[in-house]
Amino acid sequence: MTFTQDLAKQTADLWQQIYDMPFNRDMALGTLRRDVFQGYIVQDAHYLEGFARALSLAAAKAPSADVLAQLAGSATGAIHVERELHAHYMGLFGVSDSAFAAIQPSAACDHYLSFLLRSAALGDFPEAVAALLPCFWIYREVGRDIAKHSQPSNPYAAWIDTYSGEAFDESVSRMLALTDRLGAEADGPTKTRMERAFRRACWHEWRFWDSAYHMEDWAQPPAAQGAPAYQSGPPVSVP
Ligand SMILES: Cc1ncc(CO)c(N)n1
Ligand SMILES: Cc1ncsc1CCO
Repeated sequence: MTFTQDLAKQTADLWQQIYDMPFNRDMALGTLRRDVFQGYIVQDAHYLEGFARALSLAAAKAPSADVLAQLAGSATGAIHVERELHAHYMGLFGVSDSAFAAIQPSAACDHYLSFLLRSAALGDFPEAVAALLPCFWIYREVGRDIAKHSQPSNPYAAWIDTYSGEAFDESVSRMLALTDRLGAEADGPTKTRMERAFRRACWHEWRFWDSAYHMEDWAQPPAAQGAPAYQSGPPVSVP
């Protein structure tokens, strides 16, 4: 079994949860609510920019010029997808540049990006790559799964085509091969850090969709929503 096959096996529970999410099921049917997709795509524009920054940080640590060019190329690719795909949907939904600029990253988006930027900035190169891999890999597999079930004239076809397409597949395959090389060379503690970073990133992928589906933003303290402040409980006697 290759290192990445092993990673997939260890995270099969999270992958299954992601395949089964209503967001992805409804996207294949084309019945995903427009306002939900709009909220998702705005958050994803923030996400892809941060992701490209994390890739660029990891690229700077690459052990060879080839690998540096691979990661820097994916950073450029992510910005390109952001420009093309997101501009397409934001145009369709009438989200202007100034409206976009006024929308801050959600808690889930910020949490995922903080994790990626921290892994890339403070982790070693193998750990950074393991943290960045699920973004590539999960989107390819989910994109293919949705493409298989997609209904004709699906409004989300541009999204589905991007992630189930050949150009994306090429960059995902190179990222998998890189992770397999790093995993094969890694000592025990490095492998453990890679596995933890990979699993955590898979969790963030699930969380990002779940948060978008429920249109969550930053939770507010109850008083800010006009609700009563916290009630004190009964006194506690300390023996
Ligand atoms: C949250 C998220 N993960 C991965 C991708 C793949 O690019 C994306 N666009 N958004
Ligand atoms: C959009 C995107 N997501 C992960 S990598 C990438 C660019 C592919 O090169």
